[in-house]
Amino acid sequence: MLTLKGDDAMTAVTEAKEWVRMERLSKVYPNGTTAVKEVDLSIREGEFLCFVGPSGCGKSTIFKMITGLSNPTGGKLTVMGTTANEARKRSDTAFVFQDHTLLPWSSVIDNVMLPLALRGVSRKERQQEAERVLAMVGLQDHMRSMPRELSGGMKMRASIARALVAKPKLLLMDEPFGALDEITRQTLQLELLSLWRQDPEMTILFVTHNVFEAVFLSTRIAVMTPRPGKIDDVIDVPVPFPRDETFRSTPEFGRIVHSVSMTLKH
Ligand SMILES: Nc1ncnc2c1ncn2[C@@H]1O[C@H](COP(=O)(O)OP(=O)(O)OP(=O)(O)O)[C@@H](O)[C@H]1O
Repeated sequence: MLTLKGDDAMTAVTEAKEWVRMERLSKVYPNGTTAVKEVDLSIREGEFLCFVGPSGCGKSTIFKMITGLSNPTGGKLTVMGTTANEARKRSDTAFVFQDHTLLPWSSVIDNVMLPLALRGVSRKERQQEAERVLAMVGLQDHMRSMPRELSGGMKMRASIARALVAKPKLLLMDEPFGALDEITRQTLQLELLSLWRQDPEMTILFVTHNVFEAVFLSTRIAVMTPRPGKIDDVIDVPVPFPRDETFRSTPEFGRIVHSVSMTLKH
């Protein structure tokens, strides 16, 4: 299996399958706002691609189109070789928002089982799968807790578990760690990289305003311009995985942060 996630990361890049293809993709909302204008981007299997850009540049709109929650008004979008709607119906895509969106009246495990219940999976299988992903995110001792009993970081772990339970190939995360304190955020970054590396096929698209976070996590960074949203540049982060805390203090990290920041400013 080819992977972008090992030490030979960059040699494999050109051979991986194309998971998302945007060709002159555009979105004009009914009120006339052009949120996304003629974006061209190809995203490959196993990538960790971050979108950075100023507020209102269309990052969430691109995510909504990839998950089939909003239709493009121009151009072409292919997700897993089919339409965005079809990919969502096949459970190929899953979404994690900044707000954890857990149901407050359901326990952690019931929240995590919900996507499988909606698909008619048997109670026994739902339980097994939910226990599996809750263990992956370190919440095995909190399965019966209610969301209000969890810290912010634990709620986000539960949200990630709920997204992973249907084994999506493409995980979209819209500022998932934006509301967390810096230490929790850095811990979850490491945990997310570890989850991503466990599944060679899994591709993560991640929106953040934080350039340091983007550089730490990504294989590539798409830098967007202010409205109407376009991709200004796509910057490689050619640093092999696994990455650990020491990466944040290397000259290479500083060089890439500088390059992304300069692209954002010009
Ligand atoms: N449903 C809508 N109807 C009309 N305009 C919209 C709608 N949703 C978003 N917009 C506008 O489209 C533009 C892009 O919005 P979007 O939420 O995609 O940006 P963003 O980059 O994700 O912003 P942020 O970083 O602040 O979350 C903004 O100008 C926004 O006001």
